[in-house]
Amino acid sequence: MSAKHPIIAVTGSSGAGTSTTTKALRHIFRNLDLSAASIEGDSYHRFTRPEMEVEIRKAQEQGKHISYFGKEANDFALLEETFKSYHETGQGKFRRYLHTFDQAVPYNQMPGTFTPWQDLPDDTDLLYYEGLHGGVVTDENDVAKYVDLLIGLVPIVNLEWIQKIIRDTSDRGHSREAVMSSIIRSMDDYFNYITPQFSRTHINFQRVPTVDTSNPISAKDIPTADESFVVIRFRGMKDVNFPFLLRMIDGSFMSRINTLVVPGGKMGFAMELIVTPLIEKLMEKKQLHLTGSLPLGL
Ligand SMILES: Nc1ncnc2c1ncn2[C@@H]1O[C@H](COP(=O)(O)OP(=O)(O)O)[C@@H](O)[C@H]1O
Ligand SMILES: O=C(COP(=O)(O)O)[C@H](O)[C@H](O)COP(=O)(O)O
Repeated sequence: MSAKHPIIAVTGSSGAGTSTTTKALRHIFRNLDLSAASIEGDSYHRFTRPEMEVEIRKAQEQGKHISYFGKEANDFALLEETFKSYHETGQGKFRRYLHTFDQAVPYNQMPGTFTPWQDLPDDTDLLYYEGLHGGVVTDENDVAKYVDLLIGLVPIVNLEWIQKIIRDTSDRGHSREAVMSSIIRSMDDYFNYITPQFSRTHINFQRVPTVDTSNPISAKDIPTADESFVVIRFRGMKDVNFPFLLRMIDGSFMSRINTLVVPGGKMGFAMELIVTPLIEKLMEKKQLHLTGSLPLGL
């Protein structure tokens, strides 16, 4: 937890909506005039797409599973080292994993490959992570301990599978069968590495559809924001202004003392109302750490 170089992480399974959420968070950073260094969790994969296909076949021949969710396919030590480096110095390295032709062509590369490692920009206000493992903890590594604000993106699983299947088939060129076997192959790692994170998050945003998603494999489209509610769970946060949030967000209500429910169409607005003051507090702590005083007006 760094006052001097804060780290914000949005973590969620494949198809959960972390990339989509990043647009909302980047909007907040712009509104607060903050420069954010960004890293993507997929860039800590150990293998390119073709290499991973070989690893999957090798594992199957040995009666084992490998998935994009687990430690066999992700360098958690390097991810922890990156968080530690930024936490201590505000510096680090990043690269990108290119999922689509639109992402790959500007680098003159093929989808499923990595860009070269580069230095993060200098003098940034914070590090922003979006991906699968922003709060991962294993016997060997603890990424979560460096994160100042850990946000979970956790749609109910039928919705998450619908989002992944439709995105992976329409944007990434995968067959429906390939996505289904990827989901099945990932189940062990899903429970060992992905879901435990959501008990460590400060806030979880859980989109719950109000339309039928009983057979995700047959879904033809993704339930829209207005066909859902969002369950927002707060953990270990004392000064959440629930009366203010309930006044500001039409149709919102409390389902538990730490849980706000908002209409799906208000998810972006709710995120902005909730996360903006938390980021401002992180920046105040950073300012105090750097200068020993707060700017006028605070
Ligand atoms: N709140 C939402 N409402 C509707 N569709 C969403 C929402 N969040 C994500 N999606 C859709 O779900 C799919 C996966 O989202 P994405 O952000 O790519 O997930 P991730 O980056 O976590 O794998 C995309 O097609 C995206 O448009
Ligand atoms: O698990 C994920 C994470 O990505 P996301 O969170 O964006 O779903 C992807 O399946 C892998 O990165 C492989 O990607 P690809 O199938 O493009 O090789």
